[in-house]
Amino acid sequence: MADAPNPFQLPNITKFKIALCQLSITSDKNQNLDRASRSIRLSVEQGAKLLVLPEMWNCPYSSDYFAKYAEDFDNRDASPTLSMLSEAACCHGITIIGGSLPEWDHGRLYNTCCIFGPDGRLKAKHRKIHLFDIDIPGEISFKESDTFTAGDQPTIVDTVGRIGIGICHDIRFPELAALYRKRGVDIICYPGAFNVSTGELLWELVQRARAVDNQLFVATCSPSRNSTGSYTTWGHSTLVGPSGEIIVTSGHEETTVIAQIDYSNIQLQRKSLPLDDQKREDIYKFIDAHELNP
Ligand SMILES: NC(=O)CC(=O)C(=O)O
Repeated sequence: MADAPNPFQLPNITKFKIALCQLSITSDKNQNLDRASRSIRLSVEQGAKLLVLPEMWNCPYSSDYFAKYAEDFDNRDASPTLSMLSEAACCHGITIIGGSLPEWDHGRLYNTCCIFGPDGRLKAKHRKIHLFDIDIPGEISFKESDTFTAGDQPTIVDTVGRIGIGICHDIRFPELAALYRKRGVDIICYPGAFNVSTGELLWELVQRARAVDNQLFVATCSPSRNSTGSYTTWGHSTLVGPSGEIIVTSGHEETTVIAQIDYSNIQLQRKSLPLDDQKREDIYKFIDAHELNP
């Protein structure tokens, strides 16, 4: 289903606008779809070529809702969310990193990000690899693995540059970002829904860390704070540049964040600070398992 990434392809576009659609999520799926559609339209009017939606935007982020709101992506007649995304991408000629949605596949549930190209075709599907299980007594207890099955593939798409995908908790794992870096990714997009406890402490930190370690762009998109249910999201959708600088960030309210990306900053940063040349592969080595089993 996913296009095979070409590691030697240069970005076909180096400067463009990205939109982070920080949506307010309700328990009414149709309303969520309408809101997303409106935010996509607004982003396009402001010139965005790449759009990122939040983690779980057609459904409240709650284990009680995931199965009820899930769609079978292979049956488009039964997947109003995918139909809307595909139509929007095609009609506006843009790339949509479709946040994440609960996906049914052969009796299993996945937390899945669908990526649509400007022709409206599904370019790839990323199933959240690291499920979010957390227990901080008195603060937050959540266990995605009670409901979801974990994905087992990294996901790279070539559209406006080379894009790596992760979903929320995936951002905590530097190995995934390093793998994307090694395969020539320009930007990693992480739809996410950090909660208020971990959000305040870690959200900005992990984004900047993944960007600066790998000298690439990192974009995140979260639902806004007023999500339905017991889980309170942090918000603060953000774009970070290749030297770890915050280019733009939002508060916790519903909003559409637009920012300019210039991929030439990646080369500038890597020229000034050539980390790849300075790596001591004689002491340590990053191994991409796909290279071991080509
Ligand atoms: N949805 C998530 O994966 C949430 C997360 O990682 C967090 O810290 O909150």
